[in-house]
Amino acid sequence: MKFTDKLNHAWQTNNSLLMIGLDPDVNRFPEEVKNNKHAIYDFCVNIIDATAPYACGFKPQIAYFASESAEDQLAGICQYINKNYPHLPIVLDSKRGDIGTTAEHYAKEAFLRYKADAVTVNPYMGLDSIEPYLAWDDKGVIILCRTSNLGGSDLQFAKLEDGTPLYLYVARLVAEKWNPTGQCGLVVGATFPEEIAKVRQVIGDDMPLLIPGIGAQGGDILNTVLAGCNSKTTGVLINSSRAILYASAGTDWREAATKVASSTRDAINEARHSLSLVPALAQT
Ligand SMILES: O=C(O)c1cc(=O)[nH]c(=O)n1[C@@H]1O[C@H](COP(=O)(O)O)[C@@H](O)[C@H]1O
Repeated sequence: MKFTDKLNHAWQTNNSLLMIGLDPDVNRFPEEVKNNKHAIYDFCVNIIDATAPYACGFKPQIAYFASESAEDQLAGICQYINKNYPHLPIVLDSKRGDIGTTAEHYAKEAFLRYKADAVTVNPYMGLDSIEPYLAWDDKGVIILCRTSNLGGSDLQFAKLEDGTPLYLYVARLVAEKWNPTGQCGLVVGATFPEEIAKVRQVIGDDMPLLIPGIGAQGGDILNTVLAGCNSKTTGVLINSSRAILYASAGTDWREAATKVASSTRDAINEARHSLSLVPALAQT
């Protein structure tokens, strides 16, 4: 199934635009799993079960697994999601970017080894570094555009000769030239809502936006939804990782994760509701 079809289905089925980020930091695990042989796997599958009803997908960040030599646990987690929640897409967050021959292997890593539905990539090396991912024409390729961190401005706000900031140039390039499969998306940070709105304006209705930066990074949910959603009040995967994963370090960690995921999903939906009222208000 194509990534965008699976995503559309997930948005509808769970009535959710919330993506759960899997950034398993062993030092922050609750006591009861910390010393397990497969602690990362155990922690993540519990979080997945606790949050799946409120999610539109899962986004494992590969560095958390690689730094602990836990790639096999990541493969197991992806298998677990695909088996138990086949309607929820997996976005492998690896932010790769390299020459084509190497990128072919990064694409195989994401789509064959981990069986992800989409992957995050860095556009800095240009189209031929992205093409190996596009060759997997059902898979999502989500390209960094205006990232959530402050330092993202160092390059992404640099202006081209005609005054266009680099991040908007990237958005236009992806929308107009780099998306032959129709499966591309862009990463924009919830910490920069004005820029999210400009990106949405440039790319139109169809392209999904992965938006990290609510929760631990303090991005505002209402502003994010108003800026990023399309005319169907969908079009975004709003990611939250730490605020959900580490909602409690006590024995109630699963329930706490459920509670934060559910209330975040609801807050996003409340904001969507206010967005859907805008055209109605405009007509009166
Ligand atoms: O691509 C991402 O997911 C990403 C892009 C970005 O601009 N900012 C950003 O924080 N992220 C990821 O989002 C996760 C952090 O989410 P929080 O813990 O909710 O802040 C990490 O996995 C980051 O790598």
